[in-house]
Amino acid sequence: MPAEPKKSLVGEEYEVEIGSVAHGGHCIARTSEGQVLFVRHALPGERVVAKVTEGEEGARFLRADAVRILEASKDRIEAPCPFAGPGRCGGCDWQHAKPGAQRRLKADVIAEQLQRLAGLTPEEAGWDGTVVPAEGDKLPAGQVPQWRTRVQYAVDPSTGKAGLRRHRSHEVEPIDHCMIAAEGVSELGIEKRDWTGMESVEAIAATGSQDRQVILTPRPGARLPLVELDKPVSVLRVDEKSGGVHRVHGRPFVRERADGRTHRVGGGGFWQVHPKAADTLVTAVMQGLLPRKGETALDLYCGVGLFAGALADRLGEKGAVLGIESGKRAVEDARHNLADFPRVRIEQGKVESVLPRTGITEVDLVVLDPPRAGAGRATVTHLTSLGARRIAYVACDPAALARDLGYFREGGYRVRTLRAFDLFPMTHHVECVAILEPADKGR
Ligand SMILES: C[S@@+](CC[C@H](N)C(=O)[O-])C[C@H]1O[C@@H](n2cnc3c(N)ncnc32)[C@H](O)[C@@H]1O
Repeated sequence: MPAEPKKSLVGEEYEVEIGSVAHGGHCIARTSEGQVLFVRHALPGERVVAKVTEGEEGARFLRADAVRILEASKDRIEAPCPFAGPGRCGGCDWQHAKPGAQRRLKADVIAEQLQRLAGLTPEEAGWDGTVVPAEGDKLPAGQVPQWRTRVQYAVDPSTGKAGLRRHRSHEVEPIDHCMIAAEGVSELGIEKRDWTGMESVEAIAATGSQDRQVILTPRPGARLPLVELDKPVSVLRVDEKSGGVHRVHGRPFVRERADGRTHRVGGGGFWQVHPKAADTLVTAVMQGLLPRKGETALDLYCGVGLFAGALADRLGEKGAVLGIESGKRAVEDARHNLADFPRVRIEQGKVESVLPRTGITEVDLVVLDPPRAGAGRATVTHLTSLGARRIAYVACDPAALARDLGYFREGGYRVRTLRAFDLFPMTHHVECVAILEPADKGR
């Protein structure tokens, strides 16, 4: 007998007490029957009516939106963005929280992940328990930092208008302005144009140069539009078959300034989105590693060479840096960006396969800045065998970081300091920098 399909609970409403914050931009609550709800648009301590958006009877958990606030937290404000709220734009998770409260929520998530996945208290991680705003971002409640220098707009196929995706949906929320977009992005006027035939339009406003770029992803068979924006831009397009990014007109890259250097970033390659992020992270990494002249270093997941360049600069002409990066275009850019450092080498490929092949058995310093999935056990174990005196782990996901810190501990390393930065205001994302050293070394 085929199993009876479970009854969907989408649309059901439950009056619930909101518990603690959970990783991912929601809070935990329980129905009177004990079913776990992940509730968006709520804050810890509130009493709300939560309407189910995903899940069925007997599911391990349900997803829901707080649609009526019965008892509000003192941290609640009216969302400054007119497009935020249940069922609306999915870009920001904490529009309804005061800025200081947003950072405390992120700190609670980091603390919970460290405890659960690495068995570390904030004190044991050398962390003061705070999430620090980027320079200039400490604004009064209701004011929003315009920090997003890269915005991926989705195009509504029925109107050709660019908007933003709703939470966990392909539907497009039409907007006339994104409040967190950097001025250089807003000035392009993407929301005013007709993008018929496009799947998405990414707008990039570089930091420290006037370079502006749009990257178009056309729907199958669609012709590219003539791109006439309010400011000059270069235009790239994503090939629908190969996923490769090709130049349509203008420069195939943007120039980003950080750590006193200019970095070429081509073809939609990775660059930190907040304009202060690259400098903030380089400073935190260098303060943690304290590079000495003549040392050797690895920069893993090196992108276009941000940390490799910063290290090479500080290690001097007798020092040496090896960067490893999987993206072909990013490797070309890193080699170009670091051409003035003869003792920097960049290898293309996945860290997990390239690092063992290098034959390196010893290194003084390591920076690793992996994607959201983290580095994983095999890479961490390999790293702990190289005897580095310090390792800097730059992490955009506190869960992957905490898991990997556990692997580092198994390999004989301990966390010396941890710092957390709010480089994604209004969203649940947060960036951490952990500095590790051999466990047998005193603090
Ligand atoms: C978070 S970004 C960091 C880039 C650089 N450190 C920066 O700050 O600009 C992660 C980078 O790792 C690359 N990447 C992803 N998986 C990888 C892997 N398995 N091996 C090597 N590089 C990888 C991505 O292409 C991306 O450039």
